[in-house]
Amino acid sequence: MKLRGLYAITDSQLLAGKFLAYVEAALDGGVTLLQYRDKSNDEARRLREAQTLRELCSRYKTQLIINDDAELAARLGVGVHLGQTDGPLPPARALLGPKAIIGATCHSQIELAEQAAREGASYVAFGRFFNSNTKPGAPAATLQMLADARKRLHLPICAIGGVTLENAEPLVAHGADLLAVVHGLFGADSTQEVTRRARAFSDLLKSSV
Ligand SMILES: Cc1ncc(COP(=O)(O)OP(=O)(O)O)c(N)n1
Ligand SMILES: Cc1nc(C(=O)O)sc1CCOP(=O)(O)O
Ligand SMILES: [Mg+2]
Repeated sequence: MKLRGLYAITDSQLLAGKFLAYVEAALDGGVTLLQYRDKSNDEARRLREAQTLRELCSRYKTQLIINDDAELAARLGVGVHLGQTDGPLPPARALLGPKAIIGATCHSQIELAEQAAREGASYVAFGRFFNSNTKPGAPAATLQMLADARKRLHLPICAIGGVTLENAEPLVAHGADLLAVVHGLFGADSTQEVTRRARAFSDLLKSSV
């Protein structure tokens, strides 16, 4: 499967009261990967919401990824995204099997991405490229680093951090396959606008293959 397109990431605070309506609106516009990102410790709610998202994703033929939690991903039979402090990749690969999508945060360090590739990552994520309201403290990455990574790596590259329709084009031009977006997608005022944005992000990646 080719990992290229919009990578929508949920945010439980931003989506409070409109979670499923906004996620479905995004899926309607076209989403390659949907990440369930909930930083709370409410395990029961996390399981319930992730199960609901799995049903929704299967209707739209979108792959669901769970942030941080390989055990929950294994329970649901979906993929996982692991940061540098979320546990090592090889046991997650062993747990989820060879076909599961596993992503790795690499900040702005190509060496971390090369290690993740050796350990069986399905894609690597670099960022943050722009100021992010969702994660203000994330270390910064540059377009030059992205271009260098594109030359050295042979697996899909995801760009994250403050990505919007206004600033996304250079990321694609410098080698991003996946655009991971929270606020630039779900910060919209209506479901119609979420769908429009999702379609526009997807078109951006289609037109520059
Ligand atoms: C696609 C994608 N890229 C990076 C991250 C960040 O992961 P991490 O560094 O573990 O930070 P948290 O998201 O867990 O706060 C991500 N989630 N998704
Ligand atoms: C979850 C996350 N990780 C980042 C990183 O740089 O690793 S930036 C980020 C937040 C992305 O949200 P928004 O699109 O609203 O900026
Ligand atoms: Mg994490």
